[in-house]
Amino acid sequence: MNLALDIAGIPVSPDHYIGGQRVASSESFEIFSPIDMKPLGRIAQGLHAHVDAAIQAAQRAFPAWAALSAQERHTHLMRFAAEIERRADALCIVESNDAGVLHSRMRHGVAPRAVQNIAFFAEHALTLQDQRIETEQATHFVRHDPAGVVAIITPWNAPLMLTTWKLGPALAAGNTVVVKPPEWAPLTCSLLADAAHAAGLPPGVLNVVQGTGAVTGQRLVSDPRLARISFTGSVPTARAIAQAAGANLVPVSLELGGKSPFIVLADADLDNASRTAALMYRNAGQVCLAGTRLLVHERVAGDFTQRLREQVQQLNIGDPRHDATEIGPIIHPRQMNRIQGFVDRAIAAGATCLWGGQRHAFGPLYYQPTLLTNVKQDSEVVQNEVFGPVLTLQTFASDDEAITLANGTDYGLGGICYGETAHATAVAERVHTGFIWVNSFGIRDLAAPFGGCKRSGIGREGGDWSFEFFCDVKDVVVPKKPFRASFAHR
Ligand SMILES: NC(=O)c1ccc[n+]([C@@H]2O[C@H](COP(=O)([O-])OP(=O)(O)OC[C@H]3O[C@@H](n4cnc5c(N)ncnc54)[C@H](O)[C@@H]3O)[C@@H](O)[C@H]2O)c1
Ligand SMILES: O=C/C=C/C=C(\O)C(=O)O
Repeated sequence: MNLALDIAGIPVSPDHYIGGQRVASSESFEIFSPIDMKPLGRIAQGLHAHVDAAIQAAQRAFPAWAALSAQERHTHLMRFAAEIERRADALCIVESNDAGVLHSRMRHGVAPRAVQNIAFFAEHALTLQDQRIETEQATHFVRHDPAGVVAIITPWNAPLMLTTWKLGPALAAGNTVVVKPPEWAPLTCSLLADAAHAAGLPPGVLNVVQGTGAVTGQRLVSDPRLARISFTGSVPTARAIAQAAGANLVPVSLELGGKSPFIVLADADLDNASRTAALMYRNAGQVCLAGTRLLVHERVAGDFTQRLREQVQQLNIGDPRHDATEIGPIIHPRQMNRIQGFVDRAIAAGATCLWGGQRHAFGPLYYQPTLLTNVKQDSEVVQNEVFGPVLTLQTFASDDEAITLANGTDYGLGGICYGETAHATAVAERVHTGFIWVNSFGIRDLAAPFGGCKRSGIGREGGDWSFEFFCDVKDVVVPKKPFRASFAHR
């Protein structure tokens, strides 16, 4: 066991958590805070033996956990949720330091959501009991059986939120889990292991194996003992995971990137639309569901752009630990170079940069909110996810044209449509994405489906959809009249 890292006075274990115990590794990697690039410490690298031990621990824990009733697992998971809530302050401070997420957003949005992610699915699992289909011939008792050992792999932009969003239904369904946290922001997943331990979850029910994607992640998803793989992250990684899973025919759920359209119709309330558009710079644009392609009716484009400029000028960029800050850092120098590369190439290809386009003076990992116009639909910056504070703006002259532009990328995660409500709703219905907000943004309900079309993913999470994935759904058929075997009919 290694000494805990000290993150602003909060101890965080850098080790794995396997079978209810902390396990060190002979190899480690360094992490730093995107706030100021100061080192935070070294994290265990998950080697073959650690992945193997975690899967074995999860396999050993599975029969007893699966045999509990949904009500008994509910009791365990509500304790787990309570331990997460008890650690909310620590989780907020640690994720803010580790991933650069605004502390205020952690406090008001993410931490309560993490608790809710566990509690909601523990509750929802209770409603899955006793589903049945009655016919004249038989009763079909529909069971949601646990699938087995589940791998959960999450990205760095929202590690606490996205890990709990998968852990809740995976555990409530009766599976045991191996989590592989994101290597650029692994610390809150380590605190989740502490919470599980304090809540008395049986050893092996939740395991955390730290490590890089290429080594630990690849090893984990290649293991034929897995019953499910739930992944949120980028398209290239999803392809590697789907290939490894395909070799073993392990079902995968993939929540991937986006290039969501933000449509502003001529009859939109431009004040509201531009306020919401400024929100697309939140988390320095490192948000999968952000509407990064502004598609604005040509009649209102000038007015809208002027209002958005005023919004953007007021944004407070700086230290994410301070309450007044609205935009924090980019996660890593590599991500920073990627963003700058997209912007430079777009400008070289003829785009006009209306604002931003370069680093922000606050520090090495801060980037100015940026807007690019005169971009072609087939250009790199319109077709690819930047995952930084970079929006493009295109204009259209008709609803049909707006929809052609909106649907004209390989992504299909989300969308936003501003306009007179009936008009905006009609346009929204024609956009090919997994979800779309009309005159709003980010309204979520955990019972609603969440996920992407086209290259934005496979499957849906939320409510029943999470359980469809994490369960082996089984039909137990009991006839109502004595059954007489006959070759003449089935
Ligand atoms: N749709 C959603 O719900 C959603 C939410 C948040 C982020 N995202 C997407 O995530 C991406 C940004 O996150 P990222 O850069 O961390 O993504 P990423 O794909 O690089 O990494 C995600 C996770 O996969 C792991 N990984 C990498 N290679 C692996 C491999 N070969 N085998 C197994 N695991 C491997 C990483 O270690 C990390 O934990 C963006 O594309 C963003 O849109 C999607
Ligand atoms: O950046 C990604 C955010 C994903 C959000 C969700 O998965 C959610 O709100 O459930």
